[in-house]
Amino acid sequence: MGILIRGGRIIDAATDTDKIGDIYLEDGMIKEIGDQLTAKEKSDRVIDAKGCLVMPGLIDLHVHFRDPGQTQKEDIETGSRAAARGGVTTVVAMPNTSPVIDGPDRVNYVHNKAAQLSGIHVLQAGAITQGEKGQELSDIEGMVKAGIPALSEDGKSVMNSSLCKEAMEIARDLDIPIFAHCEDIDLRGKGCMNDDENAVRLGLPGICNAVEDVIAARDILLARETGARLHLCHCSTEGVAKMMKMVEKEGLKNITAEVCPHHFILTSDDIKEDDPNYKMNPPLRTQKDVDALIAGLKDGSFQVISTDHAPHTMSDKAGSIRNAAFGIVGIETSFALTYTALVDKGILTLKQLVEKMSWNPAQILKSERGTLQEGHPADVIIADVDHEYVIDKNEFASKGQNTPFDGWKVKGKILCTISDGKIVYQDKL
Ligand SMILES: NC(=O)N[C@@H](CC(=O)O)C(=O)O
Ligand SMILES: [Zn+2]
Ligand SMILES: [Zn+2]
Repeated sequence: MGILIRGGRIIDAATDTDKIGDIYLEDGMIKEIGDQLTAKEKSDRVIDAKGCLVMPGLIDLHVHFRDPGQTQKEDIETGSRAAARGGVTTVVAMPNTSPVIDGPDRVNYVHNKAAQLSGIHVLQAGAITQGEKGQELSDIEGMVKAGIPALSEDGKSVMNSSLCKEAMEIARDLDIPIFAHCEDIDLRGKGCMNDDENAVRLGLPGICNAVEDVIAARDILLARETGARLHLCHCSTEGVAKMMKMVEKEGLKNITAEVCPHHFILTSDDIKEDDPNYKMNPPLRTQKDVDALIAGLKDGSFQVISTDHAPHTMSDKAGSIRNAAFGIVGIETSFALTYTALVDKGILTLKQLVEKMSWNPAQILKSERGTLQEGHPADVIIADVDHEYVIDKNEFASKGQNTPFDGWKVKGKILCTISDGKIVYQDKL
């Protein structure tokens, strides 16, 4: 049985496509793309996509699914359902679980569980150091053999530059990218929001831009020296935007970077009161930073939009920003927020959105996905971008409801998500 998606506006970055057409999916693959295709079998499902966008499934390079150890916040099943609802068909799960994913057995645990419980592709990243303690390197080779797509110490930086360089050399030799969370932990100290007049207003300790910039600069220098593939996570500062421009100017193709919707949409001015739903790491910065991030997304010095989907329980997010957990959910709102803030406003084209949310992430993972081409896996989404709706955290499939975007009016509804040729999410169609 196949699926015929008829009459949608097909957007694909890899092939520079923006046209009305039909797509036929069979045996988990994209079989045919053309005009006026007909169903091949009586049992074929035919979806009328007239007036809708048809795009490759989104690839989110940065999520937290909290399994093992913190499944009260999220688990592989709920995280995957949330992903599918957000149009995401591939995720890279960060290893700051409990215990930390720092060896092949733990990588296998997640991949096996995902094979049973997830309709999408859950790729587990491996920690750089044992227990993310920053002391000794983990079994990187073993984890690469077990199929990790990337190494990351996310939640932290590897503060020891020598160890960090050693990891990059190994990563280079094994051809695995490093996804770097950039934060000088000593410089951050007790900081819990951006170091500016809003922190003063709320009486909270600040996190200055240099907390992120010094480690981003170090990691770029180390990647330049080692030739390792480096991908900077959740970039938030004007400084990093400038560094990525320099990286592009120098032609350092091994270095890429991502921005999350909250960092290109919100500033610390949006923190009207002491509300932990505005607390994340790195923090919401200033308009100057946001402008630089948006300019970098537009000119290509930031290649990827990811979410840093970081679900927490209500109690972890209760009380003051000072003591609450860092992080917000994002996987169910990233498409609509990005469409509304960047495409609808004419900053990015739809093709650029697909490039940053599907194709470029696929390149970083060296994956066949992220594109609509015959012979490629059938990861496809259908969206209605004229459909305006209000984000309601109570409708989330995620266990986490920690979002500052609850009640926001957005455009861009995911109507159907197909992963390996199977429908894994369906709104009304
Ligand atoms: N981003 C966050 O604020 N929190 C993340 C960790 C991280 O991505 O650094 C988490 O695990 O909750
Ligand atoms: Zn991080
Ligand atoms: Zn993260």
